[in-house]
Amino acid sequence: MSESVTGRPDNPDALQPIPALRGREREAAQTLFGERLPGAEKYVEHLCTTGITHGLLGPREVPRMWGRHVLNCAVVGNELPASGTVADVGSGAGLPGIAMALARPDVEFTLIEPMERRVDWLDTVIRDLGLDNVQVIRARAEDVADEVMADVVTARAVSALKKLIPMTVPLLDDHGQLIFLKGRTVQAEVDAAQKVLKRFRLRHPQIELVGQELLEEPTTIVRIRHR
Ligand SMILES: C[S@@+](CC[C@H](N)C(=O)[O-])C[C@H]1O[C@@H](n2cnc3c(N)ncnc32)[C@H](O)[C@@H]1O
Repeated sequence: MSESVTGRPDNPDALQPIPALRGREREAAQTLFGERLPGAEKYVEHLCTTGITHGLLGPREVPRMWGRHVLNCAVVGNELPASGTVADVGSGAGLPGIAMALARPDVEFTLIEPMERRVDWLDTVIRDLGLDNVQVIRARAEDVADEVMADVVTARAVSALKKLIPMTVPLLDDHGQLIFLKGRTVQAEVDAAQKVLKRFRLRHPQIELVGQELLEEPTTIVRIRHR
């Protein structure tokens, strides 16, 4: 199938229907996004169309785009300090960066993503959503320590903690914190990262469940602060 980054696929029949917001997910989305809910709906439409055809997410993710991806990431927005700055490393299709930016218009987001096709897609989507609190840098996290200094660094599905910490700590303000979205292996990752945690003089990681009051499947985060 051919299409431009800005356009719709030539063969829209190949796409699955965009999932509608219903029941508890609708309530969660209204709570999280408020007046930006139409923007979140537009973002889901992008993810379920060009996001799939550009290979940013697999087609099997379409029916669970709200619950497993957009809402799951947006709840982490509640963990961010007011009016702060966030660097989201390895944003891919804007997860968690764009989902959080929609939920937290008072926070400034920098998405760091090395792949050109993904960066082009992100720029197009951000423009279309009219998001004025998000910028994208095309780079590897390791190469932008001189230009990025954030209150919070986030990442989802980029790397295990042991590798993620050296990649992200240089982007962090002295009083900042790392917040990574993790799955079931989080405790094993923390155990395997003990030496790295000491080397960077970081406090013991806190594993937390967030969004329990809103989501059927809350989000697991690991939060790490400087000593
Ligand atoms: C599996 S994808 C996850 C994307 C998104 N965070 C998500 O949860 O859907 C990993 C992303 O990390 C990016 N990545 C890999 N190494 C990176 C690095 N050193 N610095 C920044 N991004 C990186 C990749 O290009 C890719 O987009």
